[in-house]
Amino acid sequence: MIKRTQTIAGEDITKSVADALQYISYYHPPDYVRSLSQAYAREQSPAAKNAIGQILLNSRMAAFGRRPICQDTGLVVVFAKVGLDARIKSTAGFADLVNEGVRRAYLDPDNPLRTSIVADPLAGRLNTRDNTPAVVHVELVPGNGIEITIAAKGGGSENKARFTTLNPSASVADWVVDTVSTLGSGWCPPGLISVGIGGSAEKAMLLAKEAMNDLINMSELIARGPSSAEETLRIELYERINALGIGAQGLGGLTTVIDVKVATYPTHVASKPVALIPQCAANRHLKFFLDGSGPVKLEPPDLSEWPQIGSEDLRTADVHRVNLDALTKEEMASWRCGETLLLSGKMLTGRDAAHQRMVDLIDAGKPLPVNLRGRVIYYVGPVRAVRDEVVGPAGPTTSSRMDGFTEKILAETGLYAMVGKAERGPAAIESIVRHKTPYLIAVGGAAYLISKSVKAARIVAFEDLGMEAIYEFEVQDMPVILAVDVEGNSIHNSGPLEWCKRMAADDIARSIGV
Ligand SMILES: O=C(O)C[C@H](O)C(=O)O
Repeated sequence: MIKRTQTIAGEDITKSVADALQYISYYHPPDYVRSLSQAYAREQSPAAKNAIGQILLNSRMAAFGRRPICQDTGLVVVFAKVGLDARIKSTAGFADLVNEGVRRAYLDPDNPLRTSIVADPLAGRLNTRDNTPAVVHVELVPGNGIEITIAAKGGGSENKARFTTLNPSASVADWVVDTVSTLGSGWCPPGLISVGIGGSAEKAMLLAKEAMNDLINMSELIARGPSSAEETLRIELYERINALGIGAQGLGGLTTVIDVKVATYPTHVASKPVALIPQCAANRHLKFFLDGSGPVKLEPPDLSEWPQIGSEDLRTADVHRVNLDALTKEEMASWRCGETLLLSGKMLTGRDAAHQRMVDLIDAGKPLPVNLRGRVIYYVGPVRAVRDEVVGPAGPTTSSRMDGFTEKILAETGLYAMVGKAERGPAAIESIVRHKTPYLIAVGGAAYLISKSVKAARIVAFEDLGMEAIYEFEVQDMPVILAVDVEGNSIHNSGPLEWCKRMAADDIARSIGV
């Protein structure tokens, strides 16, 4: 006889959440790997192909090493559909059960994840040190089990979420394409764009957030053809966004999105709310079901699905080796936009909080705790090291967040160069030219791979900032691309422009099914 009411132990929810978060920290979903492998195979832009190759190699290393795909191990978001006949046996509330799972996962001694949540977004911004709280959405549905979709959403892609209310007659497709063209590449393409249309302001956002966890199936959709207005819009957006030529990491190329998701809901006669949320290369999510028989049991994916890309496949001709310990202004002035460099020697790290403190000290006329003169700074907040690691995954963070500090840092400290991710704004580029201080990029989404070029690491200032402290890294052959040269030429302007033109001019687009 089917039992109508089912009891689910609170501990099963907590353990399942903890296990799922560990699992998605190192296993990309196979549908994402498959789709990215197809993008790698068809990419014709050498720089974009290399970036996608690094993301795929990183993904395989993370899966085998059971270490995070990205240093940004995310904000936990949960969509729970709780059956009306499910009884949760616990004295704690549902969000508390989830948060205990988050705490366990992020503090797991075998695979500690970076804690990135600050308690007070307005003032203080103190790290909660266990990545709690999660953002939890609960819906009551018929049934006696609990379906949980859990995601660990990267901050860089979340920062590019956008919302509008269109006039009912306005084109959603035009707004989405125009908006994506202004987002830059801090959201770490190639990834997904998820669009929620209808409901109210908050409903549209939730639609977009939930839909991005759906299976990636754009090639199948194109092959079979659309059967609804939503599917027609998905294909149109996929084609038009890729035709922008933004490409992997904004370097210019054929694939900016591997899929576009669209979800709709009835809305007010006067309204057309539209939400857009990008998903980065660290596409981490999992759905599971609890039926009262215990916590979820997670089997590793079939790792033969991961392509056999090795570092030898990613070697670029004409690389320029750079000794950071003997860097000169003359040498940096000879670097050209788009060129690949292999960095060896010592560099400093620093991101948002460290920059704020340095600028506060400068403004107060006080000395900095570390001398930046002649040094290179890498914008990164690494994962804590375990076992024989020197540092945990350590990919670049979005550089434009440092733009507001750049002029003062360059003018006051004598810093020589910056390494980060994605484009710089016009004011930062002016400072780069003024101070002859080039800007380099590493691949966002290749954090574990990048960490292997770090041979030594030690904290040299602001230890209390945790992962935001200033470290000194000693790197060997760390691959970067010169993104803004001392004349102000930017790969993020020239690359997409070139590939947009090429795609418009010839049949490349058709050859990739766009
Ligand atoms: O916080 C980070 O390490 C990276 C962030 O997700 C970003 O993409 O800028």
